[in-house]
Amino acid sequence: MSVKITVPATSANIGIGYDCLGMAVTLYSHFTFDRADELTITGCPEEFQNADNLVYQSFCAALYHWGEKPFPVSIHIDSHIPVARGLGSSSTCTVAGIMGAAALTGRIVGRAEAVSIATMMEGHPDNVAPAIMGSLVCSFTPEGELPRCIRYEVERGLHFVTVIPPYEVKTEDARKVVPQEVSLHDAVWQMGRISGLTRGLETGDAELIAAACEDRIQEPYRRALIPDYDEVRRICLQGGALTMWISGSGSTLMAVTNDGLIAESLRARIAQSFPAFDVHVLDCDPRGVRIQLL
Ligand SMILES: Nc1ncnc2c1ncn2[C@@H]1O[C@H](COP(=O)(O)OP(=O)(O)O)[C@@H](O)[C@H]1O
Ligand SMILES: N[C@@H](CCOP(=O)(O)O)C(=O)O
Repeated sequence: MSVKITVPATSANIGIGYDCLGMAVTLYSHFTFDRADELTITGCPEEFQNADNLVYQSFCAALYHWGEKPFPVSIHIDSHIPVARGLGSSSTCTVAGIMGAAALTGRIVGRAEAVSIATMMEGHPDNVAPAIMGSLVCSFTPEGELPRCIRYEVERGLHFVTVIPPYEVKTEDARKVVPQEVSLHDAVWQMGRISGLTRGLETGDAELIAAACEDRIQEPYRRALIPDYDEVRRICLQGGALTMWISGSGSTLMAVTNDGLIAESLRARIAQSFPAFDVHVLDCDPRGVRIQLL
């Protein structure tokens, strides 16, 4: 029996919600698992075709977590999510490993358990929670407890113009430029806006989305890691986007509009100015991870 796990890309932070907000979008990676005589991994760059592969590591960690011994598998990866661009490729691997292990051993896993195992592996829940649950998720972890996830529906008329530069930004490097302390004034600034932005995305309130999405914690520092940030932002906002944020830790930039024609026009305009970039118009994925038996 083969098992196919499909995991959506995620845009963590949504600008204002550093390490706590994230949204699943309609770009996917597919992972097919089979029991095998020895470990084989295909479909990904050669550097990942070994036992250190994050999917396999997550597969083994999940089995250990359930008190089971790892066993050899073949894993085939068909990913449409670029690596180290801020679209949660590492989370797709983590989530796929857990769900592949569960499916091959006939285990039923609920969202809370999957998010909790995946958060232990990833360190923060903002990508893995929406990758598992779909939609927009705000998460936090009370001291010594499991992560709590609040899931919001996202207005179906919102479109996300996703601008993917040809260069990487490693999450590890992008975390180093974020200051460890914020002022009380900036903390208050963020709190009001995170509430405003989640409500804006839920209701499609364009004015609220535009007003609330202005981050002071990470974006002012990380924009310097993305040489084309200013120009892409200028094109998007002048072209009628409601706002634009750095997706995860970058380098992807994501602009929001409630007008499908503006989304398409922005995609074409950016593709013309930046021919080496990939540009997609994505929607919010409301479902999260899927499991198929083949
Ligand atoms: N197909 C894959 N197989 C194994 N590991 C992968 C794969 N895709 C991504 N990764 C892991 O995820 C890392 C990228 O994660 P990160 O820098 O957090 O960026 P992002 O998650 O935004 O793409 C890679 O360096 C690699 O370790
Ligand atoms: N909250 C994290 C999210 C990193 O997401 P990724 O998709 O870039 O791995 C951060 O901002 O560092």
